[in-house]
Amino acid sequence: MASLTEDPVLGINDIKEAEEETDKGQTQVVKTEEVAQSERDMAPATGNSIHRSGSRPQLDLSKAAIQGNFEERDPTILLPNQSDDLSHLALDIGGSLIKLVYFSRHEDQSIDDKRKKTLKERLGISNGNRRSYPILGGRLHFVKFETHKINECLDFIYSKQLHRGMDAQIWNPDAPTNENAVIKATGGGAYKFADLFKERLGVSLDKEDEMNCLVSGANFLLKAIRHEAFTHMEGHKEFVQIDQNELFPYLLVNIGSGVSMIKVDGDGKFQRISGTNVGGGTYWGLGKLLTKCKSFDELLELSQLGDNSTIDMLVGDIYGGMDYSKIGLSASTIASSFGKAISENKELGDYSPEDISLSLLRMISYNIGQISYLNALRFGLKRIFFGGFFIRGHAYTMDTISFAVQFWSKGDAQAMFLRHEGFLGALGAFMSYEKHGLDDLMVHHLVERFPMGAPYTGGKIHGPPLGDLNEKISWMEKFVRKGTEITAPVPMAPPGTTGLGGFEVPSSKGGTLRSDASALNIGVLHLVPTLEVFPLLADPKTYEPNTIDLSDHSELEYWFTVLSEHLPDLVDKAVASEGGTDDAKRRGDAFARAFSAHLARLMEEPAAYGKLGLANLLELREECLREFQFVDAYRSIKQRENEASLAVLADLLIELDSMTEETRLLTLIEGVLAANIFDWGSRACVDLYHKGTIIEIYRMSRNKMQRPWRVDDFDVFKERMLGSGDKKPRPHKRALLFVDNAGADVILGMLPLARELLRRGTEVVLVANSLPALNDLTAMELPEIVAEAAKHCDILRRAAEAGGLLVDAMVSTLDDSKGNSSSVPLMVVENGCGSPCIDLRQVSSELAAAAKEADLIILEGMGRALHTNFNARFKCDALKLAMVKNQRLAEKLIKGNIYDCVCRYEPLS
Ligand SMILES: CC(C)(COP(=O)(O)O)[C@@H](O)C(=O)NCCC(=O)O
Ligand SMILES: [Mn+2]
Repeated sequence: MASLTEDPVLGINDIKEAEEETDKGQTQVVKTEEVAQSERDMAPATGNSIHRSGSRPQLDLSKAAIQGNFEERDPTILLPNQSDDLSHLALDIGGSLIKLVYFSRHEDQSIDDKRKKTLKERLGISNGNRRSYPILGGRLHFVKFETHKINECLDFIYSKQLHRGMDAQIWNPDAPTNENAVIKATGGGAYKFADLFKERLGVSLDKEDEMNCLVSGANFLLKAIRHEAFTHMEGHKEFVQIDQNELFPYLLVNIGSGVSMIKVDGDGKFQRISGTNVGGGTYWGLGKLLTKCKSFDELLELSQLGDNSTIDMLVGDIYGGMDYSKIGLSASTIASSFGKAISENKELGDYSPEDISLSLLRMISYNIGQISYLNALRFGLKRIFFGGFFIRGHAYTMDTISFAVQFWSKGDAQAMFLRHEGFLGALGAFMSYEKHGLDDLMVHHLVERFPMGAPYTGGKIHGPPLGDLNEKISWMEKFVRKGTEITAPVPMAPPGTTGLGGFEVPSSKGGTLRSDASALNIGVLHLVPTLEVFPLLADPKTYEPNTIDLSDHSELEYWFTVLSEHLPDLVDKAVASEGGTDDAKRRGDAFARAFSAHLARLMEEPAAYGKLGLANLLELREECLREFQFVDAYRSIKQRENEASLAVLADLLIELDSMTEETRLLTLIEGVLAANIFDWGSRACVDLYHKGTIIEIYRMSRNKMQRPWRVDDFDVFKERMLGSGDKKPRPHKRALLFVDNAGADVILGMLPLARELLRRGTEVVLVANSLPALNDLTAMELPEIVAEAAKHCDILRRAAEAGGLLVDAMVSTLDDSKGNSSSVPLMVVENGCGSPCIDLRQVSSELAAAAKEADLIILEGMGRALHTNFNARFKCDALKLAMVKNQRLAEKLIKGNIYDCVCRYEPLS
């Protein structure tokens, strides 16, 4: 039977909305003078887009004008030249909740410098053969409101000027407000509130079919977002990565007030095959009558403390405590929901609200699970995805549905859930805008971030548009730490929020509900269509970047402690890097609280943000730093070490040149391993730095380089490089060198190795981070270092010139380099990351282009060669070089000790 309403569900009282926004200066219109002032005071966050340069974009107040009535207390100020971010918005207005999906765009601010131009020519990257993405670079945000607080939703849209960012205007910020602006919307409210939207915002709602939206939203999520779908059995959550090519057909069960069951055969190909009127509305409606609960979440919370056997008639009640094993029913199976109430001489008040709630929840969830399975069976569908706000990440609900599907299908069918479960319709409406290119995005184009959200509490919108730095800081300052326990940690959101920065602890009980409630954690999706899968991965489908899987609790606990202990030192460095001002201290403190809160959250539920590996934790730390506008915490350390290393480079090169080829190659590899000791992310190394100068430590480290190393494939590598006997092997055509730390690591380790490869006729591409992370060098910093090094070395100079790294020097040295124009080039490319590790499923297009001609890759450092990619296989020769600067990792990974070295060579063979 068709359900009576299809609204994606459910009223919740006291919803605390939180939404995140890291970018500042994005609004074209700001509401008050104070806001404008606070905008001026606050520099915007930079780092979340890899395209951003280290400098902070400023709010462009030129031609600012008051719009509307000058007499108004809080007149709107129009910033016509503020074009940093513009938006798209789509809505799903259900009976109980309004879901918003909106997009904020970033201008591509990458510096198209001469180096990049030359590089693009060299690598054959031209814009001509690339698809142009209208939404290139931006973020997709998910927010919701209670429907009865629609005015707050309208205020929110207005404060962010989301209604202005439609088609024509998205490209022309100077355009006046469009009289005919249209917002895509689905759900019953798109009809009901059309006039209100016109009246308040001057926009028309373009109504999109709800089923259509649900399906296209689900298809998009399942194809484009990593770790979107998961199973949930007996409290255990497991992410399922679904192959795009094997996605269809599936059954989509949307549990709203009522329930729809849709068979999905492809994009735009679907059929509503069934439904049930016993859905979320039934649970909430009956629950409200029977328990006097005031909100859906309260009802859910009650269920967690309930015992349904006091009210349900179980098989055991009928069979005198026995199983009915002949037909496979255990004594605890519910024979009849609420069945006990018939025979007992009790009134409603004699049953506890907790028991009633649980009994209801089980009744409805089982029923939905069972009907869904029967429909899947009708059409031979193996996968069932459940969505809609009924589920809202509630573990027990998911377990119950999974149990029903498992039970009735005898394990043949699988229930799966979606992290963005409540936003299917809104996303689908968003997808219905034509030509924004979103439908073409692939899983590697989307980077999901979980930064600290600016608060949006109590369903109320006050003051400035959300997301400014001050807001974030003052919220972090409200955190209270009791011993090691954080009592108001961020993403432990109250139920019914988007999970982004809901700061209140759930009103009752804490403990049990927390993990359920917070399961709605969804981040902001950063859309970076320039990201690509690294083309040299042997098998991208099975590639797993993380070596250390943190779903093992003891492992998570260990790394949690390591990162927590490192925090005070990191904060000191970060604050110092910003001049040690009071503002920097405040931000430093907020950063520490924010990161600790994330860690605490993850300790409680490691899968909260998707599958968790060590690389994710390390990246999260960098993201948090950027969130609080620490652009480069190790800037001065990097500078100091670069200078010290450049000062001794010439001597090192002379020493190397005096060696035989064979000794030189060994010394070079030793040099890389030894210099990898300069790692400010390792506790043990930082302790060492207090005991000597850079050069002393470097010498000591080199002197300790005794072979065999713990992993030692040097001889095989040497043979490939130098051959054996009379056999002189062909040099590699192009080598990609993934470089790591500033100072000795790159300058005394990797650069001399690069020079050797160049000398042998191999083109070298130095691959460095797009954004700073710890003391890692960035692609922006490298050309200057190469230029300095080139002063001491002709090979480097000619190669750097050929690679376009010495653009300015080229003119002055043109005469000297006559006849050397055929020199093999040395190039620098950014990798697309801002982390000490690298996930090769998401690299810059620059790197992907450079990789196409490469036949050797060298991954250097613990982050890139051990924490990630240790087990990665490539379509070319690969050399992994690192010093292990952590005892536990050394034991676990190589059965060795701290400071042991890894030289792993994996020829293509
Ligand atoms: C963050 C790092 C991966 C950086 O190492 P690198 O890639 O620079 O060699 C490493 O410093 C690390 O794992 N540190 C945490 C462990 C510790 O302090 O022992
Ligand atoms: Mn590093």
